[in-house]
Amino acid sequence: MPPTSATPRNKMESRELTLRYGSKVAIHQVSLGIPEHRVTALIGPSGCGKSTFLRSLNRMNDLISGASHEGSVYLDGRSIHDRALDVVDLRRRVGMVFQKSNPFPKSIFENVAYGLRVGGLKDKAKLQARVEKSLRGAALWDEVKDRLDESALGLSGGQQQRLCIARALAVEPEVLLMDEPASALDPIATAKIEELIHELKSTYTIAIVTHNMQQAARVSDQTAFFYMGELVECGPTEQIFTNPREKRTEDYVTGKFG
Ligand SMILES: Nc1ncnc2c1ncn2[C@@H]1O[C@H](COP(=O)(O)OP(=O)(O)OP(=O)(O)O)[C@@H](O)[C@H]1O
Repeated sequence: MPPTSATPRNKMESRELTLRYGSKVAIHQVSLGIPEHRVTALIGPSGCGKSTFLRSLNRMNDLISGASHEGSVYLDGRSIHDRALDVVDLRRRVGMVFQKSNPFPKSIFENVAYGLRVGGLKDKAKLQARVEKSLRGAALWDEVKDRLDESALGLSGGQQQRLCIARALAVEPEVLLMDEPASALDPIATAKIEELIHELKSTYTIAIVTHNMQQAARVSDQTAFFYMGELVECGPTEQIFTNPREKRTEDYVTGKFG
């Protein structure tokens, strides 16, 4: 992995991206680069468009009726709205982890194997190897290796969230989008997720929505502050928290509103 000080290329980038739900503008002309092998935190008050922006990066908003966009999003320099692009493959390359862990009512093994089976992988040994690799990648293997056939619903909240991360990793994505992945977890489980995010960035590119200012400061390399659908400011996390350019950013990160 390159040293953190070197400027990496943008793995993803939005240019003047506007997204509407019906006639309501949710994000307006957002241009933002997501650097490779870095963690980008998206912060801002409720309703400012953070999740909408995140979902735009793998076209999850396409699934919401009435949603429409203008502007562009690029993955490795190629438009994700290109007609020739396969959306299923886009979502494999740009995976997502949600606020509420959502394991299937199946065994731990089958939760992780699910995407691989859907993708056509049948070989048992290969499936086992990929499931183990994914669970190790999500820092869950040691806790579940002796109970892979038990229901995923018997895991704790923090374990379920790491299982969902393992499920996302199983299909070998390049980018991981995380929408408040730790907001429902206790401080110990949250710390594990934060540690994991730190480890994952050497392999993946990560964008995370968080309401927790300390969490953004701890886990991210760059922070983007959204306000009322606009990207107010984006910069190195330390600068955004200690020396923001914009008054609105300063007011938000110092807790004056939000
Ligand atoms: N499916 C939807 N249909 C219509 N409007 C929506 C939909 N999802 C979000 N919105 C609206 O778009 C705007 C941006 O919402 P979004 O969820 O992206 O904000 P957010 O910053 O992630 O908020 P929060 O921090 O509360 O999750 C809000 O005004 C919201 O009400």
